[in-house]
Amino acid sequence: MSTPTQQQVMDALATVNDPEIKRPITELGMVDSVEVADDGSVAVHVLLTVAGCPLKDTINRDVTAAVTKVPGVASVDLTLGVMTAEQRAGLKEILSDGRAQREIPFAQPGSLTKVYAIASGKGGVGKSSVTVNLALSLAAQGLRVGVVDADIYGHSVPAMLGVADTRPTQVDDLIMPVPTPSGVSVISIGMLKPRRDQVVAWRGPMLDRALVQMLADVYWGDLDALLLDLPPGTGDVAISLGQHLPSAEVIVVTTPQEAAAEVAERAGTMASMMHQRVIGVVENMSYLPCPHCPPEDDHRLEVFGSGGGARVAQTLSERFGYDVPLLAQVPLDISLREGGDVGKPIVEADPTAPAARELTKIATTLSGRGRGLAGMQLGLTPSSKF
Ligand SMILES: Nc1ncnc2c1ncn2[C@@H]1O[C@H](COP(=O)(O)OP(=O)(O)OP(=O)(O)O)[C@@H](O)[C@H]1O
Repeated sequence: MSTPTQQQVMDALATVNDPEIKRPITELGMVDSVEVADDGSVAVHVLLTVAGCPLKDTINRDVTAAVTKVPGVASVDLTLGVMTAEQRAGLKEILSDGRAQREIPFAQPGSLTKVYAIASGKGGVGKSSVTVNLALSLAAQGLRVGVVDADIYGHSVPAMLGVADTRPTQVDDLIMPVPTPSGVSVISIGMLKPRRDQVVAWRGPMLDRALVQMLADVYWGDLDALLLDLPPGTGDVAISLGQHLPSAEVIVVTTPQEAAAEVAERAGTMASMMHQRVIGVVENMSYLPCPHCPPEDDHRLEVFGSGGGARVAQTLSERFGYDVPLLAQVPLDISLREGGDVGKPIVEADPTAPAARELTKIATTLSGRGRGLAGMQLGLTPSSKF
C-alpha cells in the first residue's frame, strides 16, 4: 500500500472535533505538526488549550482512531502539548467570531437559538428534572442543546447530567461549557464558585454578573436550543434574565397542588412583565400510578391533588390573552428520581416509562414550533396583574 500523504492525515484530523468547543481541531490551531514517514508511521503533535485539559483522553482516542483509518497508515505516534499564551489568544479570536466581549449572542437580533427558561413558583416541584430531560429529548432529535443552571439554591443540573464534579476549561476569560455523556453542554452557577460546597450568598448585582458570564463569557457555539434552569420564585435572576434576554420563552413547572399552582401563576406573570412569552405549563408529580392495581385499570393516586397545571395554564391564558397550553402531566416515578441521582435522566435510561413519554412530548411540541425567529415575542407589554 502506498504511503499516505500529509494532506490525507490532515483531512482525517479535520474530522476530529474538540469535545468542548465542538469544532474541528484543525480549525482551532490545535494541530501543531504532522510527519509521515516512508514506512507509513505518522507522528502527530496536538496542542491542548490548557494544561491538564480534562478531555485529553477523548482527544487522544479520537485523533488516534481518525488517523489510523487513513489507508497506508502503519502506526500513530500522538504527542500532546499545550498552547502558548499567544496561541490561546489566537484561539480566542477564532472563537469570538468578531463578536464584542460580554455581548450575549442569544440576544442579538439574528440569533436562531431558541432560549427556553424553566421557571417555577416554589422549589422542589421538579424544575431541574424537567430541564435536563427536556434537554436530552431535544438533543435526541438531533438538536444542539446547551443548558445553563442558574438555580442559585439548587444547582443540581450538573449532577443530573452526570458531570457533578467537572470544572469547565477556561481559555483566558473564555469559559468552555462542560460536555456531558448525552451530548448536551452545561454550565452551572455552581461551577463558577471556587468550591462546590460554598454557599452562594449573592445579591442582585453579583447574580446579574454571574448570569451574564454564563451567557456571554461561555463559548456556546451555534446552538439550536438553550435551556435555563431558573431559581424558584420571582427573584433577581428572573429579573436579570428578563432584562438581558427578553426573547427567552418561559415554561412554568408546577405540581397539581393548589398552593404550588398559585405561586406558579405569579412566576409566569413575572416573566410576562419582563416581556417574555410564556409558552406552556408542565404539571409534574401529577399522580402516582397505583403500584398494586393491574396496569390496564390505569388507577392513579393523586398524591398532590389534581388540576394545578390546568388551572395555571387557564389563568395565564386569560391573563395574557394568548393560549398558554398545558404541555405535559408527568407522573411520579421512582426511576425519574433515581435517574436524576445517578446522572442518567429517565428519557435516556427508561424512555418508555410514562413519565419519560410525557417529558419527551414537551420536546416534540417545542421542536414542532421550529427553529428561528417565528413565534418570538415582539416586545409588546401585556397588561399584567399579580
Ligand atoms: N415526577 C417525579 N417523580 C419522582 N421524583 C421526582 C419527580 N420529579 C422530581 N422528582 C424528584 O424530586 C426532587 C426535586 O426535583 P428537582 O430538583 O427537579 O426540583 P426543582 O424544582 O428543580 O427543585 P429546586 O428548586 O430545589 O432546585 C428530586 O430529587 C427529583 O429527582
